[in-house]
Amino acid sequence: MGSPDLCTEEEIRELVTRFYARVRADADLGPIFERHVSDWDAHHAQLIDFWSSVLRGTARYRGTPMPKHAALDELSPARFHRWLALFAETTAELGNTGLRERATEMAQRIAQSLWHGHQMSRERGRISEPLAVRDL
Ligand code: HEM
Repeated sequence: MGSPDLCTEEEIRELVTRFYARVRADADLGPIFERHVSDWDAHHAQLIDFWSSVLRGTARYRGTPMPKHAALDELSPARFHRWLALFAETTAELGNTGLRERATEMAQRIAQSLWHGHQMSRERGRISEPLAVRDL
């Protein structure tokens, strides 16, 4: 469960702003987001609500990430690892250890679940490759 004591809304905003700056500048992930996101302000606001819900338990996020990611042709374990690496770089620089640990754990869990769902929605539900995050 998220807790308001873990971090502030300002830290969530900083996390999302810094992370998306990294993602958009990334040679591999950047073009994927540019192709699919047309309204960056709306996406940014949604991601702030998402991480505020996950980390602070505010329950503001009302979206459905699973079908959105299942619809993306470009996903792969390598790309999830890249996403998680950029996320880890970002949380490391915020200087809040509790936030970093909880955010890392939740991001890994959600990445595994999104990748699982992505594969289930394709290849007639055959799981071809699990996402290993232990060695990140
Ligand atoms: C390779 C990894 C990933 C890629 C390339 C990716 C890409 C994207 C793209 C293109 C969208 C916009 C989709 C749309 O609006 O149609 C999106 C939305 C989103 N992503 Fe990811 N994503 C990745 C991993 C993750 C992970 C690991 C998380 C969470 C820990 C996450 C959380 C979200 C959320 C919350 C949204 C907003 C969904 C909504 O409510 O509309 N993504 N992602």
